[in-house]
Amino acid sequence: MSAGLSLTGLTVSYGPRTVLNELSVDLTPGRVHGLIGPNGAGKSTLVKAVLGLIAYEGSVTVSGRSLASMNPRQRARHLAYLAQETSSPADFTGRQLVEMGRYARQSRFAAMSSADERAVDAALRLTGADAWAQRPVAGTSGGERQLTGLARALAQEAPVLVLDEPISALDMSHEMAVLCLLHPWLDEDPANRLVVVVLHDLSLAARFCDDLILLTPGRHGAVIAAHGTPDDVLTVDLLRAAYGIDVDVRRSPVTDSLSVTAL
Ligand SMILES: Nc1ncnc2c1ncn2[C@@H]1O[C@H](COP(=O)(O)OP(=O)(O)OP(=O)(O)O)[C@@H](O)[C@H]1O
Repeated sequence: MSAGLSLTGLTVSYGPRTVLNELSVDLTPGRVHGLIGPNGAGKSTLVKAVLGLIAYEGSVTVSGRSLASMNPRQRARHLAYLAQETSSPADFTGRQLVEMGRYARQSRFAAMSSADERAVDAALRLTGADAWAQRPVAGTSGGERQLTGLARALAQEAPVLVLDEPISALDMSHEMAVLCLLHPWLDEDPANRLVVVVLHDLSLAARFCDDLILLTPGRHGAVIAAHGTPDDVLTVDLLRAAYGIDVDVRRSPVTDSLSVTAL
């Protein structure tokens, strides 16, 4: 049984169009796995397939268990998800939205337990979303909504955290705050936890991810063009082939990680 998250022959089509073509990859626990690639490559499609939100061929397993065999509550105990856009029922406060992250852990119709309250409090504090938790989500800013969505995913306390562009609406200080919490979160249970994070900023991906998966579109659907450490994946040749432009890749003396500049 393989620990972590494994995709085998994952194929997704929208109507007649194949978007992901037989992707196979093993994502090991204890690591932040960055999913990168150009717009339209299929990153969100991959994430949605893993979450069981869209139909796919092939298999997705967590700790050796097929996700297809799980009902939504079971799946939510294994995987927590931050979508690109956080939606919430009208008039829900931030706190109520985060409490929704606990549904898979509660018995049906039960009130929030003290463990639920603790998890919600901790997630709100960690993300800073406690500052607007009493206000309706609909009346908060895009960045605040994104942080509330992250808090909901963390409150779920699932070992696999899947974040689709979690910093797209954030200023640089909040970008840092979010990316800096990933490794400490993993380190609480490194044998079981892992993060999959979709990022467009390749320098931040190099700095905060242990491994990168570079997804590129192909004639018959996207393929994994490269998978490995940031040093393996962020090469001038691979990035030129993926994005169609020249880039400068150099090690930052400040962060000691690769910095990628589009030319
Ligand atoms: N519901 C859908 N129906 C049909 N085609 C879709 C659907 N959702 C996505 N696509 C197409 O599938 C391809 C992959 O889209 P996807 O959103 O997965 O890409 P992405 O890599 O996440 O892009 P981005 O970086 O722009 O968010 C795109 O060509 C997109 O137009």
